[in-house]
Amino acid sequence: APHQARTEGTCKKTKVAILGGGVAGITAARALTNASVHDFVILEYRDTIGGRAWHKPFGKDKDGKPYNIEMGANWVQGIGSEGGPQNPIWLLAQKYGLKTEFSNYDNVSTYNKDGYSDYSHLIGAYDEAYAIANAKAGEILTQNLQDQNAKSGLALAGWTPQAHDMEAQAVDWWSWDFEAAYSPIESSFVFGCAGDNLTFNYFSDHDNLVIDQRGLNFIIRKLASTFLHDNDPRLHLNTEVTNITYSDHGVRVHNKDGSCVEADYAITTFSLGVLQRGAVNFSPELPGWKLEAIQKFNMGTYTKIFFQFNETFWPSETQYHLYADPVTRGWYPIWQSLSTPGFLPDSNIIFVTVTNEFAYRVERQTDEQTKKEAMEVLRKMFPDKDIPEPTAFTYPRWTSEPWAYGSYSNWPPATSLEMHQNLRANAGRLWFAGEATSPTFFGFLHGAYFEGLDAGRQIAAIMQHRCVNADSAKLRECGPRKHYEILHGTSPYSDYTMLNGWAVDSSIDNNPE
Ligand SMILES: Cc1cc2nc3c(=O)[nH]c(=O)nc-3n(C[C@H](O)[C@H](O)[C@H](O)COP(=O)(O)OP(=O)(O)OC[C@H]3O[C@@H](n4cnc5c(N)ncnc54)[C@H](O)[C@@H]3O)c2cc1C
Repeated sequence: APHQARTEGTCKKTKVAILGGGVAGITAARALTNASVHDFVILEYRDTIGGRAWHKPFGKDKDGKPYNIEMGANWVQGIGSEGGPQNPIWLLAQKYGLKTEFSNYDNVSTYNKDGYSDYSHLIGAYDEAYAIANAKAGEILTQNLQDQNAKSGLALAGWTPQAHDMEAQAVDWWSWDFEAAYSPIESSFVFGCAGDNLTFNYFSDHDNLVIDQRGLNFIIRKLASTFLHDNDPRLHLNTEVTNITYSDHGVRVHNKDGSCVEADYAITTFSLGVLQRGAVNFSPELPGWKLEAIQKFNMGTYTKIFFQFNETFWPSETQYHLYADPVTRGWYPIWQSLSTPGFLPDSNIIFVTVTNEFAYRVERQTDEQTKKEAMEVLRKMFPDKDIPEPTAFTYPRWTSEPWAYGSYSNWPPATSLEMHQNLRANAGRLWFAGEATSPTFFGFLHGAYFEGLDAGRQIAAIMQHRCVNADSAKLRECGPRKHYEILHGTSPYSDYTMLNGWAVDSSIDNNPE
């Protein structure tokens, strides 16, 4: 087209265009650098790298200085064990001295509308059923049987929270939704359990909460600084990609500011929310198998609502406070104290987490409306206290953030690995990476980390006419990714390979320093 011919001359030329500067974008660039491909650019919407690892100043400390709190990713999850595989995010956290504290999920108190009420035995009952369910999910996966939803998987294992048993519903929320952002009804049984296993059994069942005042994204900025120098011209901040033209020969990327980049390959790391929303235009339109995959998976919203008070009126030694609302499941259910030894002691900060429809609800409400509802809950939980109004209050609106459109992805019931592979596979020279493209670690920082790394090294290998891990029959990845024009109902166990992203093998070097 004449228009294209005209703009072509002005496009910046590069070998690889990395679209997005979150964890996946940075590890993709890192992998290219390690493979001696230095001719790349990173195009990032915001004025900083880090993506969904995003902190903001909030409230104030004794000296009047604001705290930094995490709007997005907060934990390093499944940190790893001595001698076993290590979560690469945890390795970065250690390397760069990120301040974190062990998150103790056993340190939870339970409440209902009348205040403290000990129904913690229900947590034990869930855990017992979960162990049984988990083994069953493994059988379904390896024997190529039909997936279910997590609710039915848990029910068959003995966990049957009744509709009006609100304490059991609160425990159900705490045990499933708090991680998945979706209810057990809305979640894949097999891949919900697999995801949980792969992070918490493969690495370890320890989560550390990041309380570092430089923000969690400090480690991502540090990682980037190992190959990007100050004012590196390859990093384009404040650059919103609006249009991606792709083929088997190359990719052209147009940005809102009128600039464009022409590359041999591109990697989009945009969130599933951005893709679902059609916020970026693709020409030609993405193929049917890709569009179907984009709409098949779910983008959840996980919202932390922060309060600072002039005192810590809740038991400060307790990390988690679980509330069972008498009417509505998911109603301001989990309160997490930061004003606790090891975290931000004496900060008088506590936050409550809501997900999906409750997150959408608070996004539509004014801050004042939300504050009022949440304060009513606090007053029910602590009826003997005279609870003051908060001195600071804030929450993000993730579903409305034009660079994220949600928090993180989840697999719906009746999903197969092949369906997911279509989310992950390249379309011509356009590749896809990020949290959502990880079949093993979706929803996590380390999922994004591995996916960026993998796309970067696969592209470098293709450009250099070689295979990734050429010497290993098990880990070898040659050429572009596989997609499935026609999906089988379920995925045979032989699909669970490196090339389909099932990257869990203790022989993988998680941290190619
Ligand atoms: C509220 C919340 C809580 C979470 N909690 C945890 C947790 O405790 N532990 C954990 O491990 N994970 C957690 N996660 C998930 C974790 O944050 C993500 O998995 C990870 O940050 C995703 O990285 P990414 O590189 O795939 O995507 P992103 O970080 O979204 O990076 C994509 C980048 O693309 C940019 N972009 C988008 N659109 C455009 C455009 N049009 N043009 C140019 N650039 C664009 C974005 O600005 C962004 O920087 C949480 C996420 C949220 C939101």
